[in-house]
Amino acid sequence: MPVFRALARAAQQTVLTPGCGCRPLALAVRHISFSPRQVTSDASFHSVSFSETDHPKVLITGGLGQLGVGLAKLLRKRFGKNNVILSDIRKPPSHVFHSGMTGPFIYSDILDYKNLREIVVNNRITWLVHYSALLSAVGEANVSLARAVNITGLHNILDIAAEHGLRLFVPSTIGAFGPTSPRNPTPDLCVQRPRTIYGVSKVHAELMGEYYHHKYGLDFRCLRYPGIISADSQPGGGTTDYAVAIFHDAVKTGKFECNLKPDTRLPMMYIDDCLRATLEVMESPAEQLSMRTYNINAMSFTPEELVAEVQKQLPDLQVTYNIDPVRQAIADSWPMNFDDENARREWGWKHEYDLPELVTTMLNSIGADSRIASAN
Ligand SMILES: NC(=O)C1=CN([C@@H]2O[C@H](COP(=O)(O)OP(=O)(O)OC[C@H]3O[C@@H](n4cnc5c(N)ncnc54)[C@H](O)[C@@H]3O)[C@@H](O)[C@H]2O)C=CC1
Ligand SMILES: CC(=O)[C@H](N)C(=O)O
Repeated sequence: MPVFRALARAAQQTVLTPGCGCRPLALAVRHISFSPRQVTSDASFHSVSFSETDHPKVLITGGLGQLGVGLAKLLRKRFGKNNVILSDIRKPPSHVFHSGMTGPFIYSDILDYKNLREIVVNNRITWLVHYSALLSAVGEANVSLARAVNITGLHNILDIAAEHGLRLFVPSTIGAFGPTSPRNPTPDLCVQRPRTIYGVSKVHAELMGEYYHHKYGLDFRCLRYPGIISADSQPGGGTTDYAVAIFHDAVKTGKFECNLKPDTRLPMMYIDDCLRATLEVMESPAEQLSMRTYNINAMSFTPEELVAEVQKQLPDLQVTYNIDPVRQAIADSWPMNFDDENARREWGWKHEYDLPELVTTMLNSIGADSRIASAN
């Protein structure tokens, strides 16, 4: 076990002996000063520097959610299929598991530090893309699990990345802002007082990543994603999920019940833009990045604007509104428009999909899938 974690654990056990449970002493452990840098030099023979390999060796955590499989596909095209390992705690569908077709999949629970370290060491990982999380709506329904996965899990990831000299990507979100943030547009630097456990955990991730960068030299990179829209992967329980569901329901049933009010404006992005932005920021030379956390944006629309665009192609689509108060309250506290001029200026971010291209692409893709399904 790396020196500083071992010391921390030992110190924690000493002050938290059963029956004692004294909070103030437990807090004192956090003031012992350890530096991941001290163990990085010791552990660095486990890790591989870029000069040793042509390509990074990438581990994606939480890879079976809405975004991970698509990212693995993109990175495998770029770096080779065996250089990108997808991981999760869920059982992978067969097309993901059969590595002959795609690439390696392994079990990894980010709450298990030892398991993470073993994977990083045994596979000589150099880049870590940390996708595991509980999203906004699911997080509000299970705060203690969200706190464990999104905050405790992140601590494991930060320590692993610092100790093994990894380049670390952690996505943040429009949900890292709150009702006191400027909402139209929301700049990179402003008040961040989110009211969800998801948002609080993401602000924590931004700050901890930047702190590890400044204190220990961790190569931490973070993008605040808008709501992401994809055809062949389902969202994991967020506030922006309606903007995915509408396409499936429109194609399959011709009816859609929306859980946000018709005039709720939120920033959104098509998945291909999101994954390309992630690769681009990971490949950007460090000297191009004046910050470690950037907003990225593509479009911004309301449910009624999205419905109108879909109805241009499916005029018979019937839409009703049945507002979910939890999701509506969250959406009302989030940015309406995202200001991403720093990303555009510094590392050349440029989105490709606006609302009309998004709608055409989604309907074509879901329509083609359901035509194939009904033919089989
Ligand atoms: N999809 C979106 O619209 C947006 C996503 N993001 C961020 O991007 C990342 C990926 O998002 P999605 O793929 O949409 O999330 P998702 O909810 O679809 O997938 C998250 C994955 O994390 C896994 N997971 C949960 N607990 C775990 C644990 N203990 N160990 C390992 N894995 C665990 C789940 O099994 C799941 O497959 C998340 O960090 C999310 O906050 C940010 C903004 C927008
Ligand atoms: C925008 C996000 O982070 C996510 N899609 C959610 O709605 O929780």
